[in-house]
Amino acid sequence: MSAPDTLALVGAGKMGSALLGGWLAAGVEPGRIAVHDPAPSESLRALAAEKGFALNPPHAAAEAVVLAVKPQALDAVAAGIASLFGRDTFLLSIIAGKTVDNLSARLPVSAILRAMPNTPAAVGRGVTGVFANPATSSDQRAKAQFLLSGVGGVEWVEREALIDAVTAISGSGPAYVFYLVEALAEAGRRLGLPADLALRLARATVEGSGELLHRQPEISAEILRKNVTSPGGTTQAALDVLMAPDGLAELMARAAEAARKRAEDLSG
Ligand SMILES: NC(=O)c1ccc[n+]([C@@H]2O[C@H](COP(=O)([O-])OP(=O)(O)OC[C@H]3O[C@@H](n4cnc5c(N)ncnc54)[C@H](OP(=O)(O)O)[C@@H]3O)[C@@H](O)[C@H]2O)c1
Ligand code: PRO
Repeated sequence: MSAPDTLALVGAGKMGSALLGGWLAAGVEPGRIAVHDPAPSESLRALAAEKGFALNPPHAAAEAVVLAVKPQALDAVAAGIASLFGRDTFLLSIIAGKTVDNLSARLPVSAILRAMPNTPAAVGRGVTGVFANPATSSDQRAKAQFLLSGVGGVEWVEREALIDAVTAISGSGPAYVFYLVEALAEAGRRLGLPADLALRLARATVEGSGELLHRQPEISAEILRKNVTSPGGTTQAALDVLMAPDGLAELMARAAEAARKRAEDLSG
């Protein structure tokens, strides 16, 4: 697996910057990278000066263009970046909802991959779902795999529509986990714990549970759950509520469907 010869990143916000950090950590030669962002942050300017990648250079065709702008900005951005595309350029878009058809209608490119990373990418612990359209070559797919694996695991899907499902599960998923911390802390507060203690307990519980999952990949979440649950004990009493027919599984399914539907609505 190798990096594209030349690489243009369009949009260096939260997710674009995380990807950029992954490429640099993976040893991509900074001279191959051009970053385009109209209002680069101070930290991005400092990183460019330190590492030596180009920040807002004149446009030149690149082997790979990575598009990491907001869906609502696509029309405005697309109008200004046609000159980044040459005859053999491939596009890797991480924009939620925007389909291959949306992208190819706006940009002079036919080889297109849609990827959906998530924010743990910032610490190299993300997971990305990716779809490649039939116009991509195996070499382009291998290069996309290289670019995405700099920030964590990579999972390929065969149908484009599944990217919206990936968005609903792992793309948006970190927010659900962070909200779990908030909700658990609030429950602790209602049980009489001081608010700051409740937050520390909830946060450490989610951190530690995630670490158990991470360090023991051979043990399922179900077994880890059962290890906490003494028959007739306190955890079982709580799980009877969470696992009721109208409990967390049903609520999570409704939440994920709302996210999937929103991704669908963002297309066009
Ligand atoms: N955040 C996530 O968890 C996540 C996960 C997976 C995928 N995504 C997708 O990733 C994309 C970016 O999300 P984000 O959270 O990284 O948003 P973000 O932090 O707002 O980053 C977008 C960046 O694009 C810049 N930009 C605006 N117009 C531009 C232009 N004409 N040329 C180049 N750059 C331009 C923005 O600059 P200004 O701020 O100055 O406008 C900003 O720095 C979205 O499409 C989202 O669906 C996000
Ligand atoms: N953040 C983006 C959104 O909320 C896409 C997945 C995570 O739309």
